[in-house]
Amino acid sequence: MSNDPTEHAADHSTDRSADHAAVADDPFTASKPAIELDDVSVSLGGQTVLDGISADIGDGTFVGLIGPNGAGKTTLLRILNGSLSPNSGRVHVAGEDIHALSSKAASRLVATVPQTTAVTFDFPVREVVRMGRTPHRGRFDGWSEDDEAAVEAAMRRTSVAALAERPVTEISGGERQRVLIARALAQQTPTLLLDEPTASLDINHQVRTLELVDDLVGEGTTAVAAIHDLNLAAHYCDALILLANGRILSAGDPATVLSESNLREAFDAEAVVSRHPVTGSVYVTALPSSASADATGRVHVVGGGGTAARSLHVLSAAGYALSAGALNEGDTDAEAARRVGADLVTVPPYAPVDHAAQSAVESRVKAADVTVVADVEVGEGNLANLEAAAAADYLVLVEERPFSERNYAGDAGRAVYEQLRERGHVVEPSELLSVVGELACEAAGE
Ligand SMILES: Nc1ncnc2c1ncn2[C@@H]1O[C@H](COP(=O)(O)OP(=O)(O)OP(=O)(O)O)[C@@H](O)[C@H]1O
Repeated sequence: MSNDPTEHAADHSTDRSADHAAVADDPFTASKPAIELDDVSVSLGGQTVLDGISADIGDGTFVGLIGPNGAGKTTLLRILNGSLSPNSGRVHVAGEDIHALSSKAASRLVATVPQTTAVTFDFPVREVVRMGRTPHRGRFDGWSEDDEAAVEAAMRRTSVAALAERPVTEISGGERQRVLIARALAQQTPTLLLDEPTASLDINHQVRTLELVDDLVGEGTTAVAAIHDLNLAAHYCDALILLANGRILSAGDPATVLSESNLREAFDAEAVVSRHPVTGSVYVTALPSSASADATGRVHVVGGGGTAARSLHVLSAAGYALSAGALNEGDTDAEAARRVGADLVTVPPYAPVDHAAQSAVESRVKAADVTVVADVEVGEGNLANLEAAAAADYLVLVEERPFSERNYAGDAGRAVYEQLRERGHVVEPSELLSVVGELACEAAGE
């Protein structure tokens, strides 16, 4: 294949340090592919919209299609469900050339949850879900028990059973989205395509919807979803395909695809890629375009285990001179600190912060205008760091998880951390730059 996504992943990866455990097998080469795209090109209105797309998607995997507006995600989903024919290239789903099948036969292989939730007819919800059974029924067939069971099960799984008799025009956009997912489930296909399935859902239903897709994938369904939210995509998908200008820029596991250089190339955006401290998933933070690197002042950052990488990148992009530590050699945060040129205090791998390191940290804290403590584990190993941070005149604590859900190394750890909280400003990651900015001005006497 001319455009092997795994090759692309290798070409564009800059984030080789991340652990790749999220994907056990490479979904693009595992077992028999459920979907094979072979050099697919599409032109619409005289413009090339997809250009030489090749990918094999393994059976029972959840693949996220990501990319900027207009990259070709919806068009690729339309190619996959057979509703749009490519100008060149082939698409096989479950071994069948999807464009050689009747639309009914294609609909027994692929169900689609469309992006638009606009509906014009005021059918009751149950009738809309029943439409999912059309590909399985002859023109004059009555409703079988299987049909009814599939409809009821689909409504239950998407939590729309209580809406069954309501006209679909009189429910909310988010509820309608779930009804369209129910219709696709009632279709009972081996492949499920979703175009922005979480776009109009509240945060609870976003998570529940993606967990439902994840469950279906666990039961053997192959799912391909266009998803704008890169962090949801990274958390739920086994693999990602990054489209830009109708081509695959990168494909593979989320940590490989979501590299800072790929994001810059595809989205023309500066972003920081780190790990979410609670879920461990790859986490992308877009930097504001106003991060114009003109901030002045010195900031010391205490972190560990990847908790500080995002803060280090954001502060560096804003223009602050940085110091960091003490961190264990080889720690993700130590690597991030080096990448942004921070004055770094280190201790050997797995070693606790000793006396010498503690006084080195104390001098960095003293020299800094502001000290930032990331959402670290308050363990024996870094108590000395936190005690050194407690001497800061201007202190900021970045908290990404509730105080009560953190681990403390006994009463001593809790006492030190409580002292920091009393003295410092507790902020969410999104507030970091503005709070550090205010404190740095205060420290400079402006
Ligand atoms: N029927 C059409 N005629 C002409 N151009 C089209 C047509 N449909 C889509 N396009 C163009 O094809 C390109 C890809 O569109 P597509 O909807 O696939 O992008 P997308 O990645 O899904 O975007 P978004 O994230 O905004 O939903 C866009 O430039 C779009 O304007």
